Amino acid sequence: MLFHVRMDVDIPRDLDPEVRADTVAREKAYSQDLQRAGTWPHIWRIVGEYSNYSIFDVTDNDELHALLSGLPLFPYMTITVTPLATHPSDIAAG
Ligand SMILES: O=C(O)C[C@H]1C=CC(=O)O1
Repeated sequence: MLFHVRMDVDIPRDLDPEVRADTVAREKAYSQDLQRAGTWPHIWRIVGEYSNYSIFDVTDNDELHALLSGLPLFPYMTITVTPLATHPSDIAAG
């Protein structure tokens, strides 16, 4: 199942800089592991914002929830999930 996910990041300004750097580094590693596995096939920065648009390819809602809630930056994110269905005019879908 494909999901479009928007992540808006808002890290508190008073967060310890070392904690911030460690959390961002762990987030990058977590994300890149899922990208290599094909579970997180697309990630795009939204221009001018500390936000991204991503596509997740997972088995079901529960898997997506587990992955998103495991993000190291999860406590500092607002996440918006949109389930995707095949468009009837999509030539790639046949
Ligand atoms: O920077 C972001 O958009 C937040 C987050 C998502 C992946 C990652 O490495 O950081």
